[in-house]
Amino acid sequence: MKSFDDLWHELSAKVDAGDAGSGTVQAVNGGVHQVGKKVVEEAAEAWMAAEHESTERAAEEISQLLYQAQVLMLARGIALDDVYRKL
Ligand SMILES: N=c1c2ncn([C@@H]3O[C@H](COP(=O)(O)OP(=O)(O)OP(=O)(O)O)[C@@H](O)[C@H]3O)c2ncn1[C@@H]1O[C@H](COP(=O)(O)O)[C@@H](O)[C@H]1O
Repeated sequence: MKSFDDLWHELSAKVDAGDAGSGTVQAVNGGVHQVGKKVVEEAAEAWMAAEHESTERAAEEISQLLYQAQVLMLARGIALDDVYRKL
């Protein structure tokens, strides 16, 4: 099982390495505007799944929302500690 921090370290390493096979690297290269739209899309899907679908489906959509939030941080150059300091 992958934790939030595990995912962050995996994605950061791929971005730092410029991993050409990584969808995350492609998304980050697309810029904040494109990633921001994905965050909004996944937020809406997470909401709808939580309200109308199974626990499993809601968890899946929330996982995609957390993933897209990390991609937005990477695209914007925001570190995990920058966010944790605000919690
Ligand atoms: N958790 C995720 C993850 N969640 C979503 N996505 C991608 O985000 C995109 C979401 O696009 P869509 O909204 O079109 O998704 P969808 O297939 O329509 O699904 P729904 O939202 O409709 O349910 C797809 O390309 C997914 O592959 C993810 N891509 C990667 N990860 C993690 O990131 C790691 C690194 O991935 P790469 O950078 O691709 O190597 C992987 O090992 C995974 O752990």
